[in-house]
Amino acid sequence: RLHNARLSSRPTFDAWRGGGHSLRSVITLPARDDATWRALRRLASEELARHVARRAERGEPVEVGRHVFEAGVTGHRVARDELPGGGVAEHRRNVRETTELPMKGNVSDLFPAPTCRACGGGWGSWWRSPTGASRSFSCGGWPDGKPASRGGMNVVLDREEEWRKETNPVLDRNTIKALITDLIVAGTDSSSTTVEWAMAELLQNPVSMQKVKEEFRRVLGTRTQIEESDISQLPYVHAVVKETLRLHPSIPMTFYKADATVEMQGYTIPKGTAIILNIWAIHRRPDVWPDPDRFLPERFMGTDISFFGKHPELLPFGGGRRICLGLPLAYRMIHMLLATLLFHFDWKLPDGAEKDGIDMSERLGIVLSMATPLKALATKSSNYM
Ligand code: HEM
Repeated sequence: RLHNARLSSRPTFDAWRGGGHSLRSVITLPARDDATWRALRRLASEELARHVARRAERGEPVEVGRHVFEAGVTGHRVARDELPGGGVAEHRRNVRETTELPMKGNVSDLFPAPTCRACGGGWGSWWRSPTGASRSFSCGGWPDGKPASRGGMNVVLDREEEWRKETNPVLDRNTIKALITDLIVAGTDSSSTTVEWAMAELLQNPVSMQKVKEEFRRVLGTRTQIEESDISQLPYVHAVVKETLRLHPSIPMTFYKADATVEMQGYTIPKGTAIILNIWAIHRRPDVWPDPDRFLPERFMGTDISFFGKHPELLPFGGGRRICLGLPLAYRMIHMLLATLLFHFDWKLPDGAEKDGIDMSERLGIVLSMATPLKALATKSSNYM
């Protein structure tokens, strides 16, 4: 914590330098003394707060599952066909590509080369760079003018002037486009992957699944709707989410760079050093977590361990000044999505998977997803609406 300010820049992967994205990205801009980074964080979190407040005033729940980007991005619904670059499947493929490529590395990550003045990319960015993703998110996918049809992205363009006045002149159109790209890339796969891992763990741990259902019966009885306000009454569901994020942190590593030379615990960290925080390994430390590889939500029951950056043994959202920008949204979204799936439906594995077990192997990228996507059979539960 003491050195957080000086260790909170980011190294930049060459794969993300194409189109100059990293020069405007809230994920890669240095945190220290950077007006654009500060303005982007403020803009995104204020939009998010405004969205939730609007819903709270109207007494409406935040429908986080159906429109992941609604909050924090535009404040409006973004329908499937309004996604830049096409439909949901292509969008997901692009997000995967963008988050997997940096982990594969470029020659130029090891042997840095000059940045291209025209596009902002390095020489390695055409060696391995997100093609579909950069086309649909960063470079050409969003119009410079306003297209005739009303879409979610138009809302962004509409509010550009207002945002610029409210925040800071550093936020030009390309920077706002970069922010939206970042929120989509950082926020979609990380959240849906967490729900997928939680379902996989519950399906192979029937006792835990049973406890979730018992909690629903006890707290919600025979109701047919689950509201966001119910979530705080479901401590076992909270414990399931914590245990899922402990075992399967959807962002398993985060990267920082030292802005200055720092002395820490007898070590010297020279200025410019790239630092990897291995969240996955911290979450499986046997001296901190008894039986660390076991899915055991009970370990969180009756404790105040949370993932808001105060407990260094549980850091799925990182910590310090670079703590996940989407934490409030992700928090609501994951609990609500998971609870909705489990409340309205009973789940079981298809025959083959029942016999052989679920393939729990991981696919490495910036987002740690399931190597074999989970398939499960749903039947309507007695609480089905
Ligand atoms: C389960 C869901 C999520 C997890 C586990 C997660 C995790 C993380 C982690 C570990 C970091 C790095 C923090 C650090 O370096 O200390 C991060 C950063 C970030 N996250 Fe998330 N995140 C999630 C959802 C979201 C959502 C929904 C959004 C946006 C709507 C989002 C936007 C961001 C952004 C923009 C950053 C970069 C912040 C910066 O560098 O200043 N995340 N997230």
